[in-house]
Amino acid sequence: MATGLKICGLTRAEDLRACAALGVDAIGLNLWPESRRFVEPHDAAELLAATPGADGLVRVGVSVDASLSETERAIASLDLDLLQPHGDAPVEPYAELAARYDIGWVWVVRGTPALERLRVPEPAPRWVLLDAAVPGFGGAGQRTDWGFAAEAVEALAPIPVWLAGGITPSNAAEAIATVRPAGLDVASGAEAPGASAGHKDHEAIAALIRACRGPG
Ligand SMILES: O=C(O)c1ccccc1NCC(=O)[C@H](O)[C@H](O)COP(=O)(O)O
Repeated sequence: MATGLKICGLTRAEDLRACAALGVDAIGLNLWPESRRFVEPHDAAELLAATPGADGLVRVGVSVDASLSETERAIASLDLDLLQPHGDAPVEPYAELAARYDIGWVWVVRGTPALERLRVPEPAPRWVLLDAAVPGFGGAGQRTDWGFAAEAVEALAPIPVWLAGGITPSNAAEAIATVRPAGLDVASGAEAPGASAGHKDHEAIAALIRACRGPG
């Protein structure tokens, strides 16, 4: 079965166009001002509106402990499909806000908490994202524990579980074979080494798509 692909932290129209043309499933817009991939909601709205093909991509708003009013504005101005609250704040208020706007949300699990104690919040997320526990919350290109991730996929079924953290074109196929996630979520591994401001490498995105779609 094909594995989904989300490319996270887009900031440029050419990268959005490449994602649409290459068949990426979802894109993340980083709304946290401290991220090097931050995009002002106003600029992101212009970017999306001016990019042919961007309509077909699932739009995920990534935030870190944003206020609910900011989040509400972002949902409306960016026509978001999913919220991805990625910080330390309790997720329930964002989940309820998403439900009120009739959109979904992504539950981020950072690191390797005890699986038997994980309780999926209500309203239920569209998917669970397993990410590395890193300073700066995410986007550091650091792997999480794939053994834990494989167990989480089983334990959380039937909720889809996506894998993030240090996925690159070189390890994506191995990550899929080992963890069997519903999707991969990639920020650093879709960028040229040393790229600033979230600029993406289109060859890397094409290679990630090949890994996600498999040999068939
Ligand atoms: O990407 C960021 O800069 C970021 C900052 C703060 C919170 C979340 C962030 N990214 C969220 C993502 O979904 C990334 O794709 C995920 O953390 C994996 O990143 P990477 O290891 O760089 O592929």
